[in-house]
Amino acid sequence: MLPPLFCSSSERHDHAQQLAAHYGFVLLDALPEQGHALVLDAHRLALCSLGKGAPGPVFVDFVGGAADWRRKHGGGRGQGVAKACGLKGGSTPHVLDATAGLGRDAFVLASLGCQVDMLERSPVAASLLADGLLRAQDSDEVAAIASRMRLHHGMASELMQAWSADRPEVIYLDPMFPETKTKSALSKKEMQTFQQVVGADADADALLLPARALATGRVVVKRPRHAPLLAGAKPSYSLEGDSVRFDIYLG
Ligand SMILES: C[S@@+](CC[C@H](N)C(=O)[O-])C[C@H]1O[C@@H](n2cnc3c(N)ncnc32)[C@H](O)[C@@H]1O
Repeated sequence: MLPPLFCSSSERHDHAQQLAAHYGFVLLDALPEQGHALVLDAHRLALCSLGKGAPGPVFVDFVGGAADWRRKHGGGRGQGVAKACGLKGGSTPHVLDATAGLGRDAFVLASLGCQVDMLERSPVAASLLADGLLRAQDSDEVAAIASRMRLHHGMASELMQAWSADRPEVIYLDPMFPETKTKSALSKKEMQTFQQVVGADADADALLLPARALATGRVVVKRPRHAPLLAGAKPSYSLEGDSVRFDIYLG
């Protein structure tokens, strides 16, 4: 079920109404005491857990915080996602991130020079991403990176099958893994909130075929390190990190 939307800034009420109409959120006059809600304040849109002891808000921040640190000190083209997408040799492929989520991987690829089309079906994730992109466009430091990221709200399999623009060289898939109850996957309370609201992507196997039909170069699938293969399909090769694995399907 979609969380409701609450606007705490009188100056942004029009924007809240546009969000509600565009994504189908119910716009409330008062913040509920429990559960989850999207809260639009004067600066940003955030997914909030409500009630005593609730974890902090979830929002997209491409300008500061972890994204800023990773952009400056994260290891550049040596990062797993960059190597898996084939950036190591100096190329900057056009990437379609078919499961964009909060855009963290997409931002890494865009900050390394890639054009990234992002597909996202969840109205919550898509609205948070759109809000993060808007704020990034206002930042001198990351506006150029944000201009390489384009968001498409909808079902990835449908969008990929109907794709009429330039075909991407790389398609990146990072669906939510259904068995998320491992310590590392649930280590951040804020991410539990996101997972509770967006849900597990139990239908993820269906993404591999349309992705392989559309990508001109490779499909990259990010999985928890010991997770089974997506759709049971054997990759050309895999890159393993401490907690994640990238399965790479060439050609
Ligand atoms: C684990 S998150 C991705 C995290 C992302 N890589 C990041 O760096 O923030 C998975 C996301 O994929 C989205 N998703 C899953 N299946 C999808 C589909 N068939 N079409 C579009 N989006 C999908 C989910 O809604 C969720 O937001």
